[in-house]
Parts: sequence; structure tokens; C-alpha cells
Amino acid sequence: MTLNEYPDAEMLAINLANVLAGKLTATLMHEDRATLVVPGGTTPGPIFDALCDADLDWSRVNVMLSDERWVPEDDPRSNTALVRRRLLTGRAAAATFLPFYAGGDDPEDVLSEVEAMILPHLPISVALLGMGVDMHTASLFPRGDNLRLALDPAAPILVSMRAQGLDCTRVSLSARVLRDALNLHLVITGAEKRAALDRATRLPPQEAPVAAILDEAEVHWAE
Ligand SMILES: O=C(O)[C@H](O)[C@@H](O)[C@H](O)[C@H](O)COP(=O)(O)O
Repeated sequence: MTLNEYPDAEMLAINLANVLAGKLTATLMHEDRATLVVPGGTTPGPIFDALCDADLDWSRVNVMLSDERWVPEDDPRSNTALVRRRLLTGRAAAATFLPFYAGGDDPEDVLSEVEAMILPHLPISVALLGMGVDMHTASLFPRGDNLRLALDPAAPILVSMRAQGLDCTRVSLSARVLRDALNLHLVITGAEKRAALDRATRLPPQEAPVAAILDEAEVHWAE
């Protein structure tokens, strides 16, 4: 794990957007297409606002989420709606978005179809992940019902996840798929998450799921 500290959240957003754009540009120098994975939540918005106008060939970029709440796009909890609003605009509107939500109440009914859509676009070229103060990343939650499966080296590409305190079912890329990203970045802000990150470095992934990806991750933090 490498840790990059920034004087404030604005500097973090601008610099991290440049780092991600640089990695995508480098990928597109030797690949026909690049796959970008981004998180939902409240942290990435300013990063998306800076990244969406990066001068790169977005028409050759596939964008997908690290995880999704299993709700339609018009639901305020939808990460897809966040990405369409804040990232897939400006130059990045030319990117191809691969939504996970496929309708219905239970993702298990359609997981294999969604995985079939994802598979051709792996490994991930550039992944940006967030983290909760409970040390979850993507939707790999401590005490999540499918956490053991999601952490298994032979895990499927996508797992459903339910956990106490979550107001809806989620789906998440599994730890092995996230770890296999060719460029893996984790963004956190604030003292509480910084302390949680420090704790996660001393805990097993079963207790601190973010620990499953820390070895491969470049961490970006601002107060
Ligand atoms: O669907 C989501 O919410 C994200 O993918 C999730 O993993 C997020 O990155 C963390 O929960 C941090 O969320 P904040 O950025 O809101 O703190």
C-alpha cells in the first residue's frame, strides 16, 4: 500500500483525476479499450467533476461501478445515477457504461447474465474504490451475508450482498476481481477514515474487507 496525502479535498480530487486520466491514457496506448471502475457514495463526485473532461479517447473506455445498490436508476440511492450525472458528461459522455442493475428484486436471479456482460472487459485497467469507516470497500461489508464468498480466491465476478444496516440489497465486484485491477486506487477523506485505514492494515479481510485490496492499492487521503 502506498499513501498519498493532500492538503485538502479539492487538491486530492484534481490530482487523483489527473492520475486516473493518465493511467487510462497509458492503457489506451497499448490496448484497444480500457475498463474504468468507480465507486458510488459521496466522496467521488468532485473527482468525477474533474475527470469527466480529461482529454483522452473516452469512446474507447468502458465504465462500470465497483458495486451497486439493487435499485432502479431513478432511485436516489442508485450509484448508476450518480455516475451518469457526474462522470458520464462532458468528454466522458462518449464512454460506454456497463450498468449492473438488471431489474427485479433479487440480483441472484440475473447475476450470471450481468457477469457475462462484465467478463469480456476484465481485467480492470483502472479502479477507484472508496471505503467506509467500518472498513468496507465496494459492497464488501464486515458481516455481509456473502462476504466469505466475495473474499474467496475462486469467487465469482459479482456477488450479491446483504448486511444489517443496509437499506437495500447490493451487488459488488469480488475481492479477486478488484485485486486483479492493473491500477488500483483507494480514496478516503477525513480523520475517521484515516484511523479506520490504519486499523485495517492490522486486521484480516474477514473483519476489515478493505484489507483484501490494500497490498495492491495506492491510497489517496485528505483531511
Ligand atoms: O455504493 C457505495 O456507497 C460505494 O461504492 C461504497 O463502497 C463507498 O465507496 C463507501 O461506502 C464510502 O462512501 P462515502 O464516499 O459516501 O463515504
